[in-house]
Amino acid sequence: MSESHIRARDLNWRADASPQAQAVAVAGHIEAALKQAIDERGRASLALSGGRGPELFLRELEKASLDWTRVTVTLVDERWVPVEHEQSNAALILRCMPGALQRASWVPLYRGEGLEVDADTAHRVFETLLPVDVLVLGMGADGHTASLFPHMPGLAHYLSAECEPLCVPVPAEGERLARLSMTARMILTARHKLLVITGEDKRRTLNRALEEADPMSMPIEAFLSAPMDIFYSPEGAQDS
Ligand SMILES: O=C1O[C@H](COP(=O)(O)O)[C@@H](O)[C@H](O)[C@H]1O
Repeated sequence: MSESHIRARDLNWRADASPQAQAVAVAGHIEAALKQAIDERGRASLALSGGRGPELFLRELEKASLDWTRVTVTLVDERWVPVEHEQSNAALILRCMPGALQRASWVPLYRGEGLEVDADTAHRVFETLLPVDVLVLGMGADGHTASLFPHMPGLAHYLSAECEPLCVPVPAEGERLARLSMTARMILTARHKLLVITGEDKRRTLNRALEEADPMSMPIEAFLSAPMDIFYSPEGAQDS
């Protein structure tokens, strides 16, 4: 890992030998931050990413001894598909944390009202959650995070602090489904930001993002600033 870059940006880096150890550490970190928010403000909010990465730590988080009735759970991004679809991020969260979500206030992003309408609805809900207490990012091998993809139309605006919408529609492209994504104004203001990555490939991607410092080609770079805790395990969860 590019330690000088990590230090220069004041990022907290934690490496765990196995995906299971990483999952326990991530869930523990989220649990502590949510408890702190409940103690301080009576309520807590949690925004989760989807994809292949989160499954193990979500299953650990499900076991947390938290008052979930005081927690609002939502998504950093979503594929614009109903929950029955195999690529739905909501489906992953509901499958891995059924008990917690029965008690928590669950805010899905997909509502089936149209891509733009659903983005606008999510924007209005996000306004009530700003700043979110705990926000967990993942990262694709191409350096995308949330559903902010390299060089996609509108990216520079979505990454800027001046972008008014907190959630934007991302039209389908090629094989990629249409999506909904948080923008930088929502992501960067989170009280606790986590990035969870597994596998050597993703470590190399992160290194490149830190070294090249070009958020248009690697959007994750826009979010690599303190406060951020990065959890890394060299063995990919999907390979275990
Ligand atoms: O498409 C997505 O990709 C990223 C990374 O996912 P992974 O499968 O490579 O772990 C994820 O953070 C995002 O929420 C998801 O919609």
